[in-house]
Amino acid sequence: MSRNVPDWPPVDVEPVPVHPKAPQAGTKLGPHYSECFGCGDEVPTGLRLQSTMGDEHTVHSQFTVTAAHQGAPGLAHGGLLAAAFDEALGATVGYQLRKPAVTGRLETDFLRPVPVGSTLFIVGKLDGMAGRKVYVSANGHLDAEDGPIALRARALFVIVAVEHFTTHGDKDAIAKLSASSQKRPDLNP
Ligand SMILES: CCCCCCCCCCCCCCCC(=O)SCCNC(=O)CCNC(=O)[C@H](O)C(C)(C)COP(=O)(O)OP(=O)(O)OC[C@H]1O[C@@H](n2cnc3c(N)ncnc32)[C@H](O)[C@@H]1OP(=O)(O)O
Repeated sequence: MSRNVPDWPPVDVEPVPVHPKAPQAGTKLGPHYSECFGCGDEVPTGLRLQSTMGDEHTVHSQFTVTAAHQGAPGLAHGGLLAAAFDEALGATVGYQLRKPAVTGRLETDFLRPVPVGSTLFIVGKLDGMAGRKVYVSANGHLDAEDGPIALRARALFVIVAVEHFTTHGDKDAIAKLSASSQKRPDLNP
């Protein structure tokens, strides 16, 4: 069966200006927030995505599916897989632009079932930018960097001001995060 995938990016874009202080290829990127469901190390049932800077506008992330992530018995829940891609794509945008951005739109193609115990190797890449809109996409390979593609995702992230988080989020937690991230140059604009 053929799958019709719409044009991507859907608008004319400029190349994304990667920040001169973006982490070098090979740099391991720790959690951006310890309580983040996607990458935090203080969320017992979280996804605990681990990301590393790649070459040529890419970020490589890994996500191991556990029993806490099931939909059908022994298989990953599709919504959780989409969450893993949201995180991987957000890291691809955030660490390379070093600007706060949020997901405006996320679309996912599920190509193969993903069993509990398997690891997805997700490669996110920047596809272009139009004003505040950043287009980014990723493939998720099953169990190896060159394994079969189990999922594909495309997303629009929108660059926002810090006030997006202070207005709508938990101000105290944000102040704490901001103080602790002073020790993490990769988390500062
Ligand atoms: C600082 C250093 C960092 C260091 C490194 C950190 C690493 C960090 C890793 C993070 C990893 C986390 C990854 C998880 C990321 C989340 O999950 S974020 C949480 C989920 N997302 C949200 O909660 C966003 C909720 N939505 C909103 O707040 C607002 O709708 C938005 C997205 C900010 C846009 O609102 P706005 O700012 O008022 O802008 P608006 O004019 O509506 O839209 C801007 C443009 O985008 C377009 N647009 C917006 N939404 C859409 C859409 N759905 N479809 C198509 N076009 C759209 C608009 O049409 C408009 O286009 P133009 O008119 O400019 O051509």
